[in-house]
Amino acid sequence: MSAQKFFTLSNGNKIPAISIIGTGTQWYKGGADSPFNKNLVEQIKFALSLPGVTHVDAAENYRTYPELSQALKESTKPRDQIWITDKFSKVIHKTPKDALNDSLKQLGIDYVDLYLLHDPFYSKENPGYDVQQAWKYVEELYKAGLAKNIGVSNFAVEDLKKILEIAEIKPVINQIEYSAFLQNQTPGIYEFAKENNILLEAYAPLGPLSNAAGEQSGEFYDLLSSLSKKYNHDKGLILLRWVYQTGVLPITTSSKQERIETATKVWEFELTNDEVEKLSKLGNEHATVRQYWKPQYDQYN
Ligand SMILES: NC(=O)C1=CN([C@@H]2O[C@H](COP(=O)(O)OP(=O)(O)OC[C@H]3O[C@@H](n4cnc5c(N)ncnc54)[C@H](OP(=O)(O)O)[C@@H]3O)[C@@H](O)[C@H]2O)C=CC1
Repeated sequence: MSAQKFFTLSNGNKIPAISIIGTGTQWYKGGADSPFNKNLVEQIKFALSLPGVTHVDAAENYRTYPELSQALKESTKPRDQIWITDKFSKVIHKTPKDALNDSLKQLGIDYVDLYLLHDPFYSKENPGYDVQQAWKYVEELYKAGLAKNIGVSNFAVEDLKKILEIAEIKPVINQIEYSAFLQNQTPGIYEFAKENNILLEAYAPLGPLSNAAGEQSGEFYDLLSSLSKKYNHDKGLILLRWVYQTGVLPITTSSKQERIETATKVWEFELTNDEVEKLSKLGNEHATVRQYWKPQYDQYN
């Protein structure tokens, strides 16, 4: 295996440069009484059994803490070899403090590596305070050592500006939907994040291979197939590598062990700059594929 790679965050901390196991999307459970999912436990355990620091993406509203907690208990991987991201959703708890304390208890850990505001939609009506106050709450969790790094998710440029105006501790990450077919979840977010040294994380990086992409033909797919042949890796891995080489941290997941393992091979090859640029250009020319937060952001398609 080629050496695992890390991104350096604006605070100097290092984050494993791919998350191979997201615990939302296909694992998402509608409610607290949804049945326990043994397959998810096995998938997380498998991810934890692979060499290197395993980067797990979790969130309060996925309702998958029971499975993550079980996998963490059964794994022999030391805590410092696991990166755990968690997110505050305001759906279950009223404040980040209540939410994170409950997450830590449920997961049987005493800190998370990264804590994110899951979205920027805060108002006096719901949950009773604005996004700047939400950030102040998250800063307190950082100061208390319960979250080693803090950031946001699904934030647009205007939302980030509000936070930067009042931040004592800057957000190190913005986790957004990002793929070759959606290079700006909201206008200008890619450039703004780069300019402000906020690392972008990409969820749904395999958008071009999902059903939402429709018929998978044309110049982009021809190039993807030829790169898959050239590097002898599957198309999904080429897309994850493209995300990484555009300076963004991919978050993927799979119900299949071989795909979880394949994702760790993203360090075994390197696309040329020309190939990255061509994928970006042809991807941009393709119709937008947006899979999440559609009511809020479809207006930007
Ligand atoms: N902050 C936020 O608002 C959000 C965060 N997330 C986070 O990101 C994580 C990953 O998101 P997700 O959209 O699932 O990520 P991906 O884009 O990586 O999609 C994963 C899906 O793609 C399928 N897949 C994998 N490889 C291939 C391939 N080569 N060809 C075709 N299909 C393939 C998998 O199916 P199979 O199981 O068959 O392998 C799986 O269903 C979530 O679990 C969650 O943790 C996600 C959405 C929103």
